Amino acid sequence: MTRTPGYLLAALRAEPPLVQCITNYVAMNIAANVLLAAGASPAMVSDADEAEEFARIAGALTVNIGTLSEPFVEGMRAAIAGAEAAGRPWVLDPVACQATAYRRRISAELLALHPTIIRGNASEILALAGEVSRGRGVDGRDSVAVAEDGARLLARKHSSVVAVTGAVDFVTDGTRAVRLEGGSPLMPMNTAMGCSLTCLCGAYAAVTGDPFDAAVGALAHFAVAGSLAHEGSTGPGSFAPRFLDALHAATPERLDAEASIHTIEEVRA
Ligand SMILES: Nc1ncnc2c1ncn2[C@@H]1O[C@H](COP(=O)(O)OP(=O)(O)OP(=O)(O)O)[C@@H](O)[C@H]1O
Ligand SMILES: Cc1ncsc1CCO
Ligand SMILES: [Mg+2]
Repeated sequence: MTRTPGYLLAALRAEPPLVQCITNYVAMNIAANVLLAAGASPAMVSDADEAEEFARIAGALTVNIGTLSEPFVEGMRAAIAGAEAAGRPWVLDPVACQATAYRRRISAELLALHPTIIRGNASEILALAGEVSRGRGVDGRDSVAVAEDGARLLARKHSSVVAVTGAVDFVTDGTRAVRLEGGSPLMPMNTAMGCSLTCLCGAYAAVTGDPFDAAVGALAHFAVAGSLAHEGSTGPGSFAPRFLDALHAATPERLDAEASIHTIEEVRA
């Protein structure tokens, strides 16, 4: 890591990045609140008539296939073209990419456009890597450990950073890799937490040229805030507002002191 999560959070708060989020209907409101609480500026702009133009002025773009339909796909293609033209990072969230032929086709198309970061649960990352996935719908049903080699493969093949989330998270760019601990078992009981994290990966990617550090920074912010919010929560309902407060309360110092990040390898043959 060249830049710590705390360093990146300070940069993000000093100049809140504008993040264009093409996300699903379930996540739109939740993810916008997550970005605002963390310190970024979200804009849910997806129509093909304006998505390319908007991507040129945004600091980063995030693309999520959760509630897929042709208008969304056309907006994604336009926005990715705009981000590429402007040299901006973009993040792919392959929600339930294993579930149907339509999702398999569109996720393959988007993958071939070389996302800067891919963030998904273990079942989605296994499916993208062409390995056996136990995933059915949007929830992960495989352990992150099983998806680590697939993540490395994907990262190398597409020159992307791959972030696999679950009880313990894993991030790799094909050579570097870390695991992150923290968070809360109440997180997967709140819908769109992963989708919101994908948007936060975009926010962190907008403030650094190193997408590996960006993904680790966003995941560390979620892990520290999730652990903090867990204290005093009585279930998924009380966890949700505590989590927003904790994202906001996390300081750069606290992030660097409390994030549990373990380097696995710097270089792997
Ligand atoms: N059992 C757990 N314990 C601690 N943290 C968890 C656990 N499961 C998930 N998380 C955290 O929840 C966040 C979302 O990850 P998750 O893998 O659930 O995303 P997802 O399946 O894509 O979610 P969604 O598609 O519903 O938005 C991550 O920060 C992850 O670390
Ligand atoms: C529940 C759900 N269905 C489609 S997208 C989504 C949000 C979590 O991925
Ligand atoms: Mg998801």
